[in-house]
Amino acid sequence: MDIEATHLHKAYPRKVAVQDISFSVAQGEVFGFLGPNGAGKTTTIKMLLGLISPTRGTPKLLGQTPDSLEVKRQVGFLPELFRFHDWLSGKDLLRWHGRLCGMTEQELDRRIPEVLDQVGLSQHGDRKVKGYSKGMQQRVGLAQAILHKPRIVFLDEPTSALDPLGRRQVRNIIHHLQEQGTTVFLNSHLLSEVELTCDRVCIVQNGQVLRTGSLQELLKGTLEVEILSEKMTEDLKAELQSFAEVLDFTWNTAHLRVSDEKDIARIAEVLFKHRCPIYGLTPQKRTLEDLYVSLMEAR
Ligand SMILES: Nc1ncnc2c1ncn2[C@@H]1O[C@H](COP(=O)(O)OP(=O)(O)OP(=O)(O)O)[C@@H](O)[C@H]1O
Repeated sequence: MDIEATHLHKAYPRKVAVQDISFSVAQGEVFGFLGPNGAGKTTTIKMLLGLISPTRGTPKLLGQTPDSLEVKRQVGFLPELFRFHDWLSGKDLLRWHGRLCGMTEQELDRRIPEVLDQVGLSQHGDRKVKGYSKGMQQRVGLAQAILHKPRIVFLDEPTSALDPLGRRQVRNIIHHLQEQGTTVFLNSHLLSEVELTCDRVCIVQNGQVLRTGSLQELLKGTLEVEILSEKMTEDLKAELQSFAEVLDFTWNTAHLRVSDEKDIARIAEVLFKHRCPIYGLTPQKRTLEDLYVSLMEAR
C-alpha cells in the first residue's frame, strides 16, 4: 500500500480533531477524502505527511513512517492555504522547490517548462508570483507538487480558486498522473469533481470515518427509475414489486428503486407484457452529493 492510516488519533488540549481513522490507498489509486469543515481532513493529511505527530496510531507512506527522507522525496504536496515566496517569479519558485527535492539544474531546465505548460502558466513563468491571481497561484502550487514526478501526490483543495476550465485542467492532470502510476490523495469539497476523478472515497465527520469504498460500492442499490405510461394497474404494480421497491405509483407515473441497471430492461418487459405504452423510462442515478447529504443529515 502507498498510503496507510492505522487508528490515527489527534487530540488537541480543547479538541479531538481525529478519532481512530483507518484507511489505505494502493499505488495508482485516486483517493478522495471528504467531509464537512472541521471534520479532521487537514489534520489527517498533516499526520500522513509527518508535519504533525499523531497522539496515537501510525501513518505510513510507501511502508515507512513519513519522517523518512527517502519517502519525503517521493511525495508531492499542495497545501490548502499555501504561502509562497511571492517575490520570486513562477519559474524561480519552481526551481527553488526542485532544488530542495534534489533535482539537478538540467532536470529543472527540462521539467519546469513542462509543468508550467501542464498547469496553463507557460506565458506567465517569468512574472512574479506576487502579481498572480489566486487561481494562478493555485496553479503554480500544483506545478510545484508534481515537479519532481513524485510517487504520491497530496492535493488539499486543489481547485478551490480555479475557474471551470482550470478545474478541467486539474482533472486532466490527475488522470495523467494516474496513468503514470502516481497515487493521488485528493481532499475536495467539490463532490461532482470527486465523482469524476476518484476511484475510491472516504467520508469523514467529527474526526471519524463514516464510509470508505469505491463510488460503485457506496452508491449501490440507490438507482431510481421514473416510469411515464398510462393504464398502470395494481397487477402491474404487484409484478414490479417482486423485484423493485415501489416509491410511488399512480395510473400514469411511478417511481421505483432497483438494485441493478439490468432491472431497467426488466421493467420495460413487464410494462410491455401488461400492454402499457412506455412514454418515459428514466434512470435517476444518485450522486455522491446525494449520498453525502443523506449521511450528514442522518447524524
Ligand atoms: N492546531 C490546532 N489546535 C487546536 N485545534 C485544532 C488545531 N488544528 C485543527 N484543530 C481543530 O481540529 C478540527 C479539525 O480541523 P481540520 O483543519 O483538520 O478540519 P478540516 O476537515 O480540514 O476542515 P476544512 O474543510 O474546513 O479545511 C477543527 O475543529 C479544528 O478547529
